[in-house]
Amino acid sequence: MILVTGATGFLGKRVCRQLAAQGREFMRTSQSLGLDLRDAAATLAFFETHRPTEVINCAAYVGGIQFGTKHPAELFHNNLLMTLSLLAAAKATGVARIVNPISNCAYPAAATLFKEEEFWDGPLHDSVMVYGFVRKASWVGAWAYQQQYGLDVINLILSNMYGPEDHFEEERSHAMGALIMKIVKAKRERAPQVVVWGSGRPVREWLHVDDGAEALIRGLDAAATNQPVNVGVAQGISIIEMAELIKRVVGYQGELVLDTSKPDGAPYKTVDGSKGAALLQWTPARDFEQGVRDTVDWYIEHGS
Ligand SMILES: NC(=O)C1=CN([C@@H]2O[C@H](COP(=O)(O)OP(=O)(O)OC[C@H]3O[C@@H](n4cnc5c(N)ncnc54)[C@H](OP(=O)(O)O)[C@@H]3O)[C@@H](O)[C@H]2O)C=CC1
Ligand SMILES: C[C@H]1O[C@H](OP(=O)(O)OP(=O)(O)OC[C@H]2O[C@@H](n3cnc4c(=O)[nH]c(N)nc43)[C@H](O)[C@@H]2O)[C@@H](O)[C@@H](O)C1=O
Repeated sequence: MILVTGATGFLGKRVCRQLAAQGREFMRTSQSLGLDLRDAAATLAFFETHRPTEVINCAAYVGGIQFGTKHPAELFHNNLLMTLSLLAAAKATGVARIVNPISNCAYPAAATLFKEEEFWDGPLHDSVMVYGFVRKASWVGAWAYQQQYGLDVINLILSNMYGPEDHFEEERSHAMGALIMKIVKAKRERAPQVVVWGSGRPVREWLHVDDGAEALIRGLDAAATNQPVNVGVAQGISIIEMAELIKRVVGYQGELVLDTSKPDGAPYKTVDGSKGAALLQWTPARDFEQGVRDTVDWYIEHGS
């Protein structure tokens, strides 16, 4: 039986939808569903009771750039505890595979096109030092459990994701969700301006959440590897170009104004996904502009 942790989150919900559509049996858990993964004893008891054979680990304490700045100690504490509990419970109950997503912010700040062999080649960007570190630590933990106990964990490094059921909030959201929310509201309220944080120059690669979910599900059956593997297509867009695209899709006539008092974060984040594409036999199925349209439509219907 597959267990999806973090099943109520953005990625977890879409993984569950795809598993259901494929007719695969799975269980869901999350903090609000009753299992706090920071609690090692509760996590072990859950695994002993339900005996999952595979885990897709979508649980995390995470948010966009401002969330990371406001909650660094909680990011450190909560995510490390979750990783420790999960690995220990999986080892104790003989889980056959864990699929573990790692955020692209685990890559060095100075890198532009992220390649697996450069994963350790420099310091993380200050804005994501804590979250990038705890995700890196989840790979180190997986490696340690693999070395000592033979635990099979596949670690997939995903680009920034977007899509239906994302978070569309000022503080918590990543840039795409936040800007869709702001621009849709500005159009509705006939506001003359929308504030875009930072210089607008940072480049991000955007992965549709359903393409990311598909990659994770493929990770259940892929050949084992104890090295982190990228998922992406090496195509980025600047934040201001992305905001202009959202503006066009929404049909907003006002002005985009940069607030340079807000942080830019890492200047460039795109990934060389060639290893992941080969390992998972995966290519993204969703066109970026269509994906943005679908996300805007979802937000207008459900989120606002
Ligand atoms: N979103 C993105 O752009 C990207 C995400 N990723 C990775 O994907 C993973 C999921 O991210 P995302 O879906 O965006 O995150 P969300 O914040 O949307 O979801 C987090 C999930 O984790 C659960 N959770 C949080 N704390 C605990 C806890 N103490 N015990 C049990 N469950 C807990 C939440 O449960 P509840 O709702 O019940 O509180 C929720 O289901 C993360 O590892 C992230 O780094 C990687 C690249 C990009
Ligand atoms: C995937 C990874 O992603 C995160 O890192 P990030 O990519 O830097 O985060 P972001 O999406 O929040 O911002 C991207 C860029 O966009 C700009 N920007 C403009 N206007 C808004 C805006 O309104 N909101 C936000 N959040 N950003 C904005 C913002 O100033 C920055 O230049 C990690 O926190 C980490 O949590 C993580 O997992």
